[in-house]
Amino acid sequence: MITFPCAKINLGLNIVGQRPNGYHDLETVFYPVPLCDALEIKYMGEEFPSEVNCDLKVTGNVVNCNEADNLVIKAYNLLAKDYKLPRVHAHLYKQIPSEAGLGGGSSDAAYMIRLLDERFRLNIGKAEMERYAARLGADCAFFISSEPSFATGIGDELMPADGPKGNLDGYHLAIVKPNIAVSTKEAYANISPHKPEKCCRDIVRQPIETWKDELINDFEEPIFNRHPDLAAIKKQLYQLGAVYAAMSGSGSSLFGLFKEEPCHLNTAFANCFTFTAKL
Ligand SMILES: C[C@](O)(CO)[C@H](O)COP(=O)(O)OP(=O)(O)OC[C@H]1O[C@@H](n2ccc(N)nc2=O)[C@H](O)[C@@H]1O
Ligand SMILES: Nc1ncnc2c1ncn2[C@@H]1O[C@H](COP(=O)(O)OP(=O)(O)OP(=O)(O)O)[C@@H](O)[C@H]1O
Repeated sequence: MITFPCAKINLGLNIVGQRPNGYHDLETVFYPVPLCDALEIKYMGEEFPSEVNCDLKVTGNVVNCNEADNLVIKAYNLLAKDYKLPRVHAHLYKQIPSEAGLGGGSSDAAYMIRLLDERFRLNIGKAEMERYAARLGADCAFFISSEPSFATGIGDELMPADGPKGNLDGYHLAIVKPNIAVSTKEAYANISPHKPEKCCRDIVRQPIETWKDELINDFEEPIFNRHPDLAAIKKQLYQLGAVYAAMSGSGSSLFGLFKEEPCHLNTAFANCFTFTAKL
């Protein structure tokens, strides 16, 4: 059985507080985008000599961690504590860039939970799957439904976000990921939490033309100070005609929303990964 874990972008991201355990409370609108990995599981025969009950082959982009640390394996092992799961081979075809603020690893984890639930008829239920996912990463719960969502808490408390769906239909999305890695942990360490004047959930209900002046990603200022090239890419997206452009999550990818399909992205952003799609 195969599934296609998608990426996300953040439409606004405000860090509003910090918890005693160091994690941050945030407000953001998660929006799913059709840039996907592929994840497949197959039965591992009884005769197959394996020390583990789930092994993993990764193709496509390199994922810079051991098999055991891959979130796909962590998702299997988490469910295996509570459910009797058959032994499986997993195959991940990696397309979503890592350390990009696109939630690629988080999505793989959540889609593995969904895949195991469906394939082996575990009947876990959406709310419980979200709880399992949140134990693997703050972003993971969103990918159980992958519906536009307003998120609070550490990113794991989700409500449907009705605004952007209608607003963005028919717009063209461009994602640009330069060869700059930003660690999520470090990005959070450079933030002073504060409440925004206006909540991003309300701003995304307004016409998209107003987003440029009102919708903020709190990570941009500190990260742009350290990586001016990222600020330059955002500026260039506006020069190419974006109605709204921003960094996604803690970076390093930038995205732009366009009324018309943007041309010559590969030339404009040579040496960067680029992706475009009509929403
Ligand atoms: C930046 C975002 O992409 C915005 O959507 C997410 O908040 C990142 O979520 P994530 O990658 O799932 O994060 P995790 O893998 O759970 O945490 C990585 C590190 O980021 C920091 N972290 C993460 C989420 C959060 N709400 N507060 C934090 O302070 C912690 O130092 C943590 O050790
Ligand atoms: N399946 C996976 N795909 C990608 N990275 C994974 C995976 N499993 C574990 N990781 C580890 O997680 C790290 C972060 O990966 P991910 O792609 O989720 O980062 P991100 O773009 O910063 O996402 P986020 O928006 O959640 O912060 C990687 O550098 C890698 O070591």
